[in-house]
Amino acid sequence: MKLYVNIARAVIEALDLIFGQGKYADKVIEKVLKQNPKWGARDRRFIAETTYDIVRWYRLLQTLTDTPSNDYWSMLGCWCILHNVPLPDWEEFQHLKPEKIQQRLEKFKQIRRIYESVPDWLDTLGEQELGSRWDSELHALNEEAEVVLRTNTLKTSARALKALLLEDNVETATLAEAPDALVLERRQNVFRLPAFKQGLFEVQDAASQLIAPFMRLEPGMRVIDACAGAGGKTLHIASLLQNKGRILAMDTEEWKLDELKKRARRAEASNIETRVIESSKTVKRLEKSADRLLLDVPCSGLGVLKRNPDAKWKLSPEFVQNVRELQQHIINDYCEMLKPGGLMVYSTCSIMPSENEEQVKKFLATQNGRFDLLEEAHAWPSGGFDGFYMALLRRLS
Ligand SMILES: C[S@@+](CC[C@H](N)C(=O)[O-])C[C@H]1O[C@@H](n2cnc3c(N)ncnc32)[C@H](O)[C@@H]1O
Repeated sequence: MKLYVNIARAVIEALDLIFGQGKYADKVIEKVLKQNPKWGARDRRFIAETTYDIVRWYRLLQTLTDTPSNDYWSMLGCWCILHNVPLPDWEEFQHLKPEKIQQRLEKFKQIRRIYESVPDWLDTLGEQELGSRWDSELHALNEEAEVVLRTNTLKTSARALKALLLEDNVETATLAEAPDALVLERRQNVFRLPAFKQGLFEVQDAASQLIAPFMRLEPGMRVIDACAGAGGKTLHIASLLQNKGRILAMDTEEWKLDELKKRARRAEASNIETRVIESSKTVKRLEKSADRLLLDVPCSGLGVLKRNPDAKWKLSPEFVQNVRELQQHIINDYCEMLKPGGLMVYSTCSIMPSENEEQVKKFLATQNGRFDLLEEAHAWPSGGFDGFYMALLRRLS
């Protein structure tokens, strides 16, 4: 791969927007790629992948070049050296010495927070919460995420979808642990495919696809998805209910529920109603109304850094503490929507016990035996996909 100046400038512009202006990486890349419709698929892929990779390795690249934190040209040059991309003879790269960078790389191998490129507070938190497991999980969180599709079984089967995608030269593999999942063999834009427009699949990580089946759903049930967002898991629930029964998708953000409605129409999921949570009354009115309740609560997102590497630079210990308090509030108040005998799943895309099993323990301790824990499961980033936690609880009275 040869680095061209307009491609390099696009990467630098994206990095400046992400770090300098605090914008989200996925939105920035979308915007930068839109600016030049003439770029071919290879150039687009290079810009997107290189930007993400520099975001992922930001601290390491900055340390290796020993330059200010906004010297994105030096980081790009260093990235080229480490990836054997020939360094163009440009003024911006003149000060970079490949041997010196390699020597510094060796030196920093011993310092995990630099070599694995995380802020100090996050490395300390990970070690405190996960002990020796943090090493392997942190390493896995620096890998590039797989692209995984979830078959919409309201309209097709995984087998039929796999064959259809192949006709469009999209090769996929099946997964034993997630029967509706298809993993892309090669990263590509799947949103332009006719199968997507026809609602035959959604993009959803394999670990995230474990949550809805964990709810022990049966067609005909009354289900509440209380933190539904744009409906990734709501749509999976609809697919498992086979459009029989009712789903109430709730969130505090109306725009997310609007997006959910669009996706539901595309998927032909006809049994989803949405409701914005405006105050505690919205929840109170639904007391004892659900056979199944999903609490896919707001979290730090520390299980999905493969997908959102910029989050590690934007998160703070204060944010994580606030989100833990919100989780405890949600589980304590929202559990009342469940009928006695009903089942509730508490889930996060975090790998930190303080957002997961410790929250469930705290909740159970306040309930005087009204709930019991039936099962817990973890999906770890080192397993190849995102990090998730799920707990299945039963309301006894
Ligand atoms: C982890 S995300 C949900 C992702 C979604 N379930 C999916 O599968 O796509 C958590 C959601 O909780 C919502 N949220 C934040 N505070 C809330 C609250 N107090 N009650 C309900 N939802 C809340 C956020 O807007 C966000 O959409």
